Amino acid sequence: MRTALFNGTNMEGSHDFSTTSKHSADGIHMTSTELTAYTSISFIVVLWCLHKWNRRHFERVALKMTGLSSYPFIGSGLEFIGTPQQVMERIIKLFEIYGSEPFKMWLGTSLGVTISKPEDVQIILNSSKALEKDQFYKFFKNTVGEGLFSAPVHKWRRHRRLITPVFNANLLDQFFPVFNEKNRILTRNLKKELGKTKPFDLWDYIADTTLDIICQTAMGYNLDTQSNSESEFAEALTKASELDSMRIYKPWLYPDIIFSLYGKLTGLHKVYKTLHKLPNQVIKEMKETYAQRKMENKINTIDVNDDDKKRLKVFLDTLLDLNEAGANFSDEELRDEVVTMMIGGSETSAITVCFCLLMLAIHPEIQDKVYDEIFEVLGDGDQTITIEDTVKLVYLEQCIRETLRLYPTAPLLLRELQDNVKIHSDNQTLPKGTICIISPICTHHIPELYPDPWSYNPDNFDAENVNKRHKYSFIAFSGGPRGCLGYKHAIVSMKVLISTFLRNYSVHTDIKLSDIKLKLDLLMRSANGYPVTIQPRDRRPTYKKI
Ligand code: HEM
Repeated sequence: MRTALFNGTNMEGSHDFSTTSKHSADGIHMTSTELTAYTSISFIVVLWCLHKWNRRHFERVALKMTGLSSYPFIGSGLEFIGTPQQVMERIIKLFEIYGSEPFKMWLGTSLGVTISKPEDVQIILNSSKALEKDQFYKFFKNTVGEGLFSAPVHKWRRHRRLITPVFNANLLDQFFPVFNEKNRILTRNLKKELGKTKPFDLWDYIADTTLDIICQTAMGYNLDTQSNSESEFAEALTKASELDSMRIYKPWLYPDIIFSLYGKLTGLHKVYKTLHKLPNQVIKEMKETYAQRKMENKINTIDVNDDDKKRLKVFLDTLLDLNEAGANFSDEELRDEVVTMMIGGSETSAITVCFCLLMLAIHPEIQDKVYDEIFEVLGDGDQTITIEDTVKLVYLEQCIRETLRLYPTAPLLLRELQDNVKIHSDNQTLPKGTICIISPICTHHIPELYPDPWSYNPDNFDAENVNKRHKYSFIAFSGGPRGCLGYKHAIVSMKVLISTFLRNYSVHTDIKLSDIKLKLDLLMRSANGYPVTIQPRDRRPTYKKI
């Protein structure tokens, strides 16, 4: 617009017209630059007001709550800058400062509220309005796709309903030959650590064992990383977890498009391709075998005596059965569910087993008690362990649960509210869109629930103490409809592993409980490994030792 109301301004032709022209309305005169600036400011103010108006429900709740300070766009993000160890220390510190009452933090522009008291945890984990997981879970999508763990609610509902019955007692029972076989290999491999005074890291042995177990029980594939550490799949699994967790600490990689570009530029995107190669191949082969068996009319025979097919009915077989019954899983969905089982089941169990053995090494008197129970149930022979035996290992289970209390592998669970939800604390109503930050590590360290919460005391889980506490005082496996599907599988397989280990070796360490430092990547683990030495057992109860 080239208006010529110039009110005393020098009108040299050399001037850039857009910055010098003057506009007049009702006697107010301004340059185009001024007009653009005022329009932009007004636009920003209107947007800000709209933003504030839309978020008034959040602001109202936030005003009443203590919590972290925040900055535009990044929210309380500055609080969580640091190494994985520093971030974990910060999280624990925050819960020490604010306690178990809900407190606020801003996750970008979203309101996050911590939920730690068992009464509140129960409400959130069981609310049909709190089933959606937060955006953060999209970091796992390159690895596990839309398997149960990260699936959006509409997909999760259908898959969870179909898959839940798969995890029944029969399935677990027929996995025992796998558990026993892989633990036999573990026992054999550990022999090379005997007689050494220099500690080794338990992780180097346990992680391969749990991965082989889960690979065989989920896909029927014998990965055998216990004997062959060069497995392309195992390597890709580790790298994919590292890549996914790296994203947490690099906010510029949050947008999928940037992460995908970064992956392509650095060649790292190939990791996911390599990771999916084996499951894709196994699914293809199993589908062909399945079709063949169907033609021969052998479907639904879980007959391990069937001479030509002496194989277990594994998780993937059951998914194929479901497909036959009309579930209609695509190949990609089958792969996502299988990889979810492997990721969800292997590292979580490995971390817990390592921590548990380390706790028993730090507390020899508790280790003796566990061993005596194992001796009582299994005697001094070499017979394999049955599902009935594991039921009798009550004190060992207390030790595992106490380990998971002290060191829950998933220290934070995030749920985005799909509608307003009223919680117990202060009778507050959390508005739709709030991110509930449920913290097993905080709940598990509330002194009113667990006296002396940072010490290791398996008696916390004897029947009497368990009955005294709220059911949601222990949430290492989460809870409610989206709780861990594999927790029975996990407890039983960990019992077999630890009891086989302790039948053969006693475990020792020089480190103290206070030496353990934690770090957070996708899971919470020890920052300085699990250093122990081992000695052979002489296979008699410790109380009979002279
Ligand atoms: C010590 C071992 C384990 C621990 C501590 C553990 C813990 C958890 C937790 C806390 C969740 C909820 C995560 C969230 O809401 O963000 C979860 C979900 C899940 N876990 Fe586990 N888990 C373990 C072992 C296993 C095993 C062995 C399997 C399978 C064989 C498994 C399969 C799953 C699946 C499928 C989900 C997603 C459930 C859903 O959203 O419907 N987990 N687990």
